[in-house]
Order: sequence, then C-alpha cells, then structure tokens
Amino acid sequence: ETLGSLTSKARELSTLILKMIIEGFGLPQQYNLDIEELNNSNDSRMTRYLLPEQNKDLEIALVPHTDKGTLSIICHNEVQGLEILPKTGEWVDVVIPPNGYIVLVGDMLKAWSNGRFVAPIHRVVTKGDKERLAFILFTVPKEDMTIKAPSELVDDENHPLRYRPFKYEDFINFHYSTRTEKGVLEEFAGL
Ligand SMILES: O=C(O)CCC(=O)C(=O)O
Ligand SMILES: [Fe+2]
Repeated sequence: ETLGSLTSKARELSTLILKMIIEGFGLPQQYNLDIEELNNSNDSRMTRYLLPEQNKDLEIALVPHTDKGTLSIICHNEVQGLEILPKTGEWVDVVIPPNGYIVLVGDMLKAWSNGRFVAPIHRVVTKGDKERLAFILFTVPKEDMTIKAPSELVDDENHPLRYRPFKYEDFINFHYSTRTEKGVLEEFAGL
C-alpha cells in the first residue's frame, strides 16, 4: 500500500519535473512528446541495506554508478547513506531531509539534454547501527525511443553536440553487455 502511494506520487513528480525542464529551457510544445517518451515507464523498489559487519565502521553497500534511465526519485527512512562524487573527486553526503526526497538525473536525461544536466556518480555506504531503507522510483524512456538532443540545445560554439542519436534499448543492451560502470554513455554514444 505504501509502495503504491509512494509510486504514484513519485510518478506525478517525475512528470512535473520533466515539464518544468521543457519550460525552463524555453523549448517549444512539440517536445512534450519527447517528455512523454522519456517518462514512459517506471520501476519502483524498496531497498533494505544490511548493517556493516561488526568490525567495520563503514561499508560500501552499493558500488559507484550512474543511473541509466531518465530520473530517479529517492526517499528513505532517515538513515542517510547516499553519496555523490563531484568533479573535485571527494565523496559528498547527500542529506535527504525528513519527509523529503532527492531527484537524480540519469544518463538518458543527460544525453537528451546534450549534457546540460549531469548524471551524478553515486554510491551508498552503510554505517552506524540503524538500517537504511530506501524507496526509489526509476523513470525510464520508451524502449524504442530515439534519444536525440533538441536542436535548440545544440550550438557549435558553446554547446556542441555531445552524443550521437541512439535508441534507448540499444544503449541498455550495450550497457548489459559491457558490464563496465564507468562512462558507459560516453563510450556508447559520445562524440
Ligand atoms: O539507496 C539509495 O539512496 C540509492 C540507491 C541507488 O542509487 C540505486 O538503486 O540506483
Ligand atoms: Fe543509483
């Protein structure tokens, strides 16, 4: 029941955020179709992270990665543990406020936005003696969607095209077949 209501709230949020992005970039209405395709389906899950072993004070519970879809919406039981890796190269805690949530950009929104949005590398560490419970909603594009940056977001001078157009399902197949975590998008479609 909780999972169901969290999922429908997160789904609404994801639609809203994507609409705001279109508006924020001042893109014409025709791109609402892209938004629909980027926001095609959701996969939600609840993850319970085990406590670190007794002799360790910190454990990496989820290895560094970028999310492969469009958006990820995360809320949790107030046991922190999510960290992101900015360009400085030092892991930073992402503090999710009580009753709040955090939204992460995935590789597909990064590609579609011609790199205007960055998909952060993140991981989960466990420490202390309280179990972390996280709810995550992943929004993913339609399988046969062609991910192609709007021409309005490309200009030769400041924003040259960063990725060749590609099909989401081809990217996912490539991702599963290479098994590398780092730079899959760059490797697959980077120009
Ligand atoms: O538990 C979290 O806060 C994040 C989990 C996550 O990054 C993922 O499942 O992709
Ligand atoms: Fe993730």
